[in-house]
Amino acid sequence: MADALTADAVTKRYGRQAPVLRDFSHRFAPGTLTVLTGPNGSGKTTLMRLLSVLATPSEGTIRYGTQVIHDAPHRYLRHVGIVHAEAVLPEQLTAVELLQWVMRSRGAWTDDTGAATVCRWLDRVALDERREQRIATYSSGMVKKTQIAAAFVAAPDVLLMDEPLRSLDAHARTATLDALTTFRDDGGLAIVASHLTDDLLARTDTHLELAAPTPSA
Ligand SMILES: Nc1ncnc2c1ncn2[C@@H]1O[C@H](COP(=O)(O)OP(=O)(O)OP(=O)(O)O)[C@@H](O)[C@H]1O
Repeated sequence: MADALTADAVTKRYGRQAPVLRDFSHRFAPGTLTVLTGPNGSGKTTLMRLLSVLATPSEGTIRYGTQVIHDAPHRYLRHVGIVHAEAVLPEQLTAVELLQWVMRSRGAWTDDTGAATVCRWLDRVALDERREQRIATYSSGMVKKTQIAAAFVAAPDVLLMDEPLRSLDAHARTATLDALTTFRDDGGLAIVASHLTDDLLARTDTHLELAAPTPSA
């Protein structure tokens, strides 16, 4: 069961520019799927990067349970599966090798069940025979499938996904939404930045819409 993620008065500014995110507070509860929307430039990716500890708040804190995530990122990230908006996958590996590495690095690998777990997640997103080829040869949809399977494979408590449905075919899209629903129903905490579509809305507990950027904001 996940802990809550709590953003408290978070502001993020780049350089001397007006803040991208200003005084943002929200409690993301375990067992919920939150969808983050907003117009281009409203700060969705910025917020996902803050929640992923890829960026640091200019002001305010984000806690996982009682722990400030930026104080002990390694402890927090053990609980988290992430799909970045832009893929940053090691292209010399195959999808199978990448998922094996994720499981080993997270201490989730066992010789009895590890290979079957990797296989199950790649089956689930329908990455078929290409799973044994190098990621460098994949299409954008195949890369996205690999990212999604890698986010789920080590049984995280928290899922952070920035535009996970972009480039997916209909089958993989439904499979991803089904997996997210099951994850949420099992007590996981999921946050998805995405344009809102009917199939996603049907599974969403909380819809957070960030405001359009304004010249003064
Ligand atoms: N590293 C950076 N340095 C300076 N400005 C940045 C940086 N990253 C983001 N920004 C600015 O922050 C604002 C919010 O960007 P962000 O990518 O978070 O928005 P978004 O809601 O995800 O947009 P989109 O829907 O277009 O993906 C934009 O004005 C962007 O130019």
